[in-house]
Amino acid sequence: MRVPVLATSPARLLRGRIVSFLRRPHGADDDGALVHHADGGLLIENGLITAMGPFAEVAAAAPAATPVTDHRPHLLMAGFIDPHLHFPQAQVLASWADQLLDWLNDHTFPAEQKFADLAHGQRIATAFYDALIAHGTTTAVAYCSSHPNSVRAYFGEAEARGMRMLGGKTMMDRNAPPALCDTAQSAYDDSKALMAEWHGRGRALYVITPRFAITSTPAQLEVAGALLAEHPDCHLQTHINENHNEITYTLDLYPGHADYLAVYERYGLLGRKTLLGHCIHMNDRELGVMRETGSVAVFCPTSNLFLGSGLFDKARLESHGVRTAIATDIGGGTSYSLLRTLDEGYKVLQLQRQRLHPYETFYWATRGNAESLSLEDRIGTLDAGTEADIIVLNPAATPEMALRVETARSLADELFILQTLGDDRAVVETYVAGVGMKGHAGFSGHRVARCHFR
Ligand SMILES: O=c1[nH]c(=O)c2nc[nH]c2[nH]1
Ligand SMILES: [Zn+2]
Repeated sequence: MRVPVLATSPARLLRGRIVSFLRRPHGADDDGALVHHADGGLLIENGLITAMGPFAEVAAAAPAATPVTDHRPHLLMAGFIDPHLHFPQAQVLASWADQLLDWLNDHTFPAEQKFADLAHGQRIATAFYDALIAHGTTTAVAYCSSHPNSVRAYFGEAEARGMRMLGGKTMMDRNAPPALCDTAQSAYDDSKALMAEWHGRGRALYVITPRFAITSTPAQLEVAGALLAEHPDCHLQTHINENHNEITYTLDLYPGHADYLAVYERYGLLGRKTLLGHCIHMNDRELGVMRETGSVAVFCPTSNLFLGSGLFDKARLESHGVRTAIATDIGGGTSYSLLRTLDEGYKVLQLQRQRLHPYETFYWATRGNAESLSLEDRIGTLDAGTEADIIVLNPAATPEMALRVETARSLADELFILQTLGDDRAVVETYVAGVGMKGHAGFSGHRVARCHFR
């Protein structure tokens, strides 16, 4: 269903149980880390949250006759943030393969070649954004394919829906089919042109995207570093230390480097806006450099299990002072759902005797991921002044969940039930810039008001 672009976004009030994080929780039941209003209200004006608090107080201060949507007894939370996934892998999901390098060659590279065609990209983009919204993800950071058309399809559909999305053209000039390969020069030129077209347009943010060292020549990594130096306001994303064969191959291609991270270090790719997917097999030197540069390690649990890559050691990384995020990594990952991702992440950490409290996991998927993108002043919380990307979660969404919720004794219990048993069925509504996207029958292609974003 396509609905017309609206000229303005009228004020509205949402009512429900509010949960929003103020900071990272430390251990179990750190109630001071979050705001919880049992009967809470959010005032939304022009796509922004302008007040958050007890419903009676927020309603009393709202403009007269502001319409109210009552979501009680459900939870209102910031939309989930997915800081690592692949837009052109929507049809790679669930492909039977051996580990990373075979999976790339057998399934991923063939699928990505189709994105030279803008119409194909647009068709997949419609389904891709429908899936994000269905699962309560309001911001994501994606690799597009190496074709500029894939970036246009990706940001074009996000713009039509008013979503804050990050992404970029994958740079890759070797060890891939010719139809996917660019050159160092064309990757530079195309990335520059796409940045000029999209970065800061509405809610779009461009991400410099060298796929990984195996598919980039030294000349291309140099170009990626130059792009970052020229555009420090842009993020950069790549992969590292996911799979043992990948690491061996990388060090063969880049002889004389101490380790994998030294390659990215040499070309100036590290920093607080750098997102490094996987970070499973890291040595202590690499962790020290990650900390010094403020680069972010992105944990992708369903992908790491699906591709048999290994176990992300969150405690070790964080004891070295490394910033971490959690993501789906569609299509090596197996679910668009951050709830499913938190559950699998919890299990990966359990295997290493690391156990996260549900406050910590829900913080991670919201404010924590926003902090890893340095965007916590805009997304990831329900604070007044932030963008009105909000999800409505029902901890009793299925008969099994409802039965279990009968015995829940705390908010933490309910969150843990959501994480362990929940999926898109638990996401009652997804608001993007204050507009409910899921409540519309056939919400594909839903178009929203423009609003006042920084
Ligand atoms: O999980 C992954 N997915 C990819 O597409 C990819 N490319 C390089 N390394 C990768 N890892
Ligand atoms: Zn990836």
